[in-house]
Amino acid sequence: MSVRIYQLSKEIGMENAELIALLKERGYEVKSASSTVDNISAESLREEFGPKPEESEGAAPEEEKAEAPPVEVKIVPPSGAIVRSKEDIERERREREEEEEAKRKAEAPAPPVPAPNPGKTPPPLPRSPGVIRRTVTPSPLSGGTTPKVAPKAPILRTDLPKQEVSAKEVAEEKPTIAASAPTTKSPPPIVPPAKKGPPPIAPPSFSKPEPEAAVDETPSEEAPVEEVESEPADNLIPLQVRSPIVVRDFALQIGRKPFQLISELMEMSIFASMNSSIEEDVAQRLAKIHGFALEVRHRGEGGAAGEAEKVVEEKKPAREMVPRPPVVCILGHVDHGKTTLLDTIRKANVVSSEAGGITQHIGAYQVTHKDKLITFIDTPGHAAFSNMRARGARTTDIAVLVVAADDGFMPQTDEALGHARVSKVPVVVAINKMDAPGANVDKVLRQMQERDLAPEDWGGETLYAKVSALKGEGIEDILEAIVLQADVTETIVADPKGEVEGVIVEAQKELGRGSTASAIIQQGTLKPGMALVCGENYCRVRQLINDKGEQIKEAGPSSPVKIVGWSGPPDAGDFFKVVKNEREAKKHAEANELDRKKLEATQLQERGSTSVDDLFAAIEKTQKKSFTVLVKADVYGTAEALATSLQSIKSEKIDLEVVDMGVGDITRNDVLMSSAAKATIIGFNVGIENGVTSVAKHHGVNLIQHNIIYELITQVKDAMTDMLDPELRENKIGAAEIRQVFPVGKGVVAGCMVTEGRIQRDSIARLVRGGEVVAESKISTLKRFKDDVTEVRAGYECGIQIDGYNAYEEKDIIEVFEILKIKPDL
Ligand SMILES: Nc1nc2c(ncn2[C@@H]2O[C@H](COP(=O)(O)OP(=O)(O)OP(=O)(O)O)[C@@H](O)[C@H]2O)c(=O)[nH]1
Repeated sequence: MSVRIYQLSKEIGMENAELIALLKERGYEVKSASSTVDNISAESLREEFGPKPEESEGAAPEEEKAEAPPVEVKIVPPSGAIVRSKEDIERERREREEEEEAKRKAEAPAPPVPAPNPGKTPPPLPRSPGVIRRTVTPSPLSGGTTPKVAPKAPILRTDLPKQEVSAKEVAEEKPTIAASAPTTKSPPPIVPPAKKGPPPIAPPSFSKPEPEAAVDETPSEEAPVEEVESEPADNLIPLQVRSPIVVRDFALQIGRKPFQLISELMEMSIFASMNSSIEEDVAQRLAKIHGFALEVRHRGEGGAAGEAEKVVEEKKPAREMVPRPPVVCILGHVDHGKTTLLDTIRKANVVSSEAGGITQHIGAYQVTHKDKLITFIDTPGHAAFSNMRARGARTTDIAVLVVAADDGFMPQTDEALGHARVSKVPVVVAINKMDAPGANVDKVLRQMQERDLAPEDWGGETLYAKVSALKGEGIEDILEAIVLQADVTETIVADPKGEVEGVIVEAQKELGRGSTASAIIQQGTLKPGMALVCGENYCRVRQLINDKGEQIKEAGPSSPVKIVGWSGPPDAGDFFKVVKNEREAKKHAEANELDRKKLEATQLQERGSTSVDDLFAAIEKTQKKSFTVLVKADVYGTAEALATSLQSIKSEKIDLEVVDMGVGDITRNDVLMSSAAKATIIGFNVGIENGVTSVAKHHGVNLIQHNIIYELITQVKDAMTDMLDPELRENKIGAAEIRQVFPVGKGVVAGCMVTEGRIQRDSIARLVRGGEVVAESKISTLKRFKDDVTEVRAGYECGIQIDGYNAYEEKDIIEVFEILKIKPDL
């Protein structure tokens, strides 16, 4: 059994942060207030800091104490809780390293000689002093030297505070734990796949600590997964990078080209651009695949991730992190009420806020709950927006997963949960539509449990609230849950005085303002006049506008803000940073553009070289039809997401090509451009300027417009299908048997009885004799007695002539078919 820190802190009347600090000081590895400590430790803390037993009314604490003396639970670590001290973890890590080292030596008597790869790109980062330091770093708690003594037998020490006893004893009891857990195994050595591209794997040259005979060799059962995963295997090359990890830079660091890395990310369902930043664990996985053991250095930490950067870093003052408002995104399945919830929260807040102004759509907004600010990202919800959503989840601190109580978890709910998990974003669940007739909370709670999102009142850690976004009920509860989650999430901090960094939420071109971008500030405080660079765009901040449409003088961490003054609309999800001045910003942006062009050239070259297979693929491609589109949407991020979604329409017969995309209503210019490119204009959430429809008609330009994304996609698919030649399919409509053959004039007529269906003039006829098709042509003459007719039904006699055929025989069968034109599949 275990107790969560925030529950405990309530019980003993201590702040979460205070208790966490105390536990850390005592050697507990606790991450946040939702981490847990074992009952014994909790009990000691209650004794130490909580109300004294005589003060408390009931006798329960005494009973508990009597039932659970420390010695009885010493070998049972609390499930899900991390109760080992740093010392223990450090020792276990060292032991694992030694065990692996020993195993490696035993298995490979003649270790491979590290050889530089003459052909391929060498890894950009050699081993650095920072890496050596990392590998042999002694435990911070051991006063500089790692303890080399075997653990003592467990003893009950009444002279020590109980939590210390518990932590140490749990560590000391490891052999027992390991023996009772046969699934325990030491992490296997990670061998990068023999893929082309990554550099050869040489054993690292840094020295390992000497094997220590006295040290307990038992592998750690309880080591957190992350610890095991981030452990560099001996054959991985150490690589240090700085956070944020930007795709373009990271690709080069692991010896890949950015576009290759982008495809690999896509395979992981992460849609990133060259300037996007990726999550640490994603980078870790990619690094491992390419043969590197990644160490991510965060700002303010030391390390060898680029000497130049290090020098600059050293000159910068250390960051002073303070709590900032959480950035929250709302995710969930289509129609589960994301937009309604966002609107209801926003409206509720506008009413209560002093400003009371009309909110502006800037892609994000802030609300206040009990004097605490929360920033919400206005993320669209359909799967088509998974691109933005994936980015949304990565830029946010907390994901609110909306689940309709009458529908439960659906595919996109799980997809959204996946995004949040990949990004390690904590999830708060909003069980919406509580007012709906089929609302079934228990089902949703069970589904949460099944997905490892155990609800808090079921003994789990997931906070949830029951809401009706439509009726505005439970809104305070969901805000409370968000604030509570934010309180227990340690990473929601920033340095308001630090260098400005932020992420673009969406961008657009606005009449009179030029290119503007809505962004969320992540670090520092943005002010007018500052120079920014974001990919190939740069900006001297002309104006800052908040979500209430007011011009503001500065925007601190977590603020949603519209930035006016960009050279062009940057990409949603891209990262921006401040530079010295506008000239510098322009220089950076131009260099980025040049990089992209070089990359594209390399890509083209690579495609140009190649095999017979590629040649056939190229020929096939030229035979494929192409559906060309120009995409217009209300905001740039949406246009981009829509383009991605359209391009992902799969067809073997037709390619979809986006010739251009833009924001705003469909204009005459768009039509002229589309006419030249033979493109169809796809408009999402935009209007058509006056008179443009007739210009489009005149130029034969097709317009497809809708405000519902899947309707739009369906219409595009239909338009693509219309371009394909229809499939022709035979449909048998009848048959007749020849009973007699009559000569008529120069020809012959088959006197028949219609045995099934109907016989129609001009339809396709097949003459079958003894099961074999003897002739195939169309019916040129069909007569009832002497009259020409168009159709004769089953049970009637008729005379038939098949075009170009005369050799009928009695008992021949004439089968008659119509040809149906079937709309092809894409
Ligand atoms: N009964 C009931 N209906 C709701 C509630 N919240 C939303 N709805 C309705 O559910 C439908 C979908 O709501 P949206 O807010 O558009 O859902 P969404 O998840 O944003 O949908 P997409 O944007 O299409 O992904 C609308 O008809 C809403 O009126 C609620 O609490 N109760």
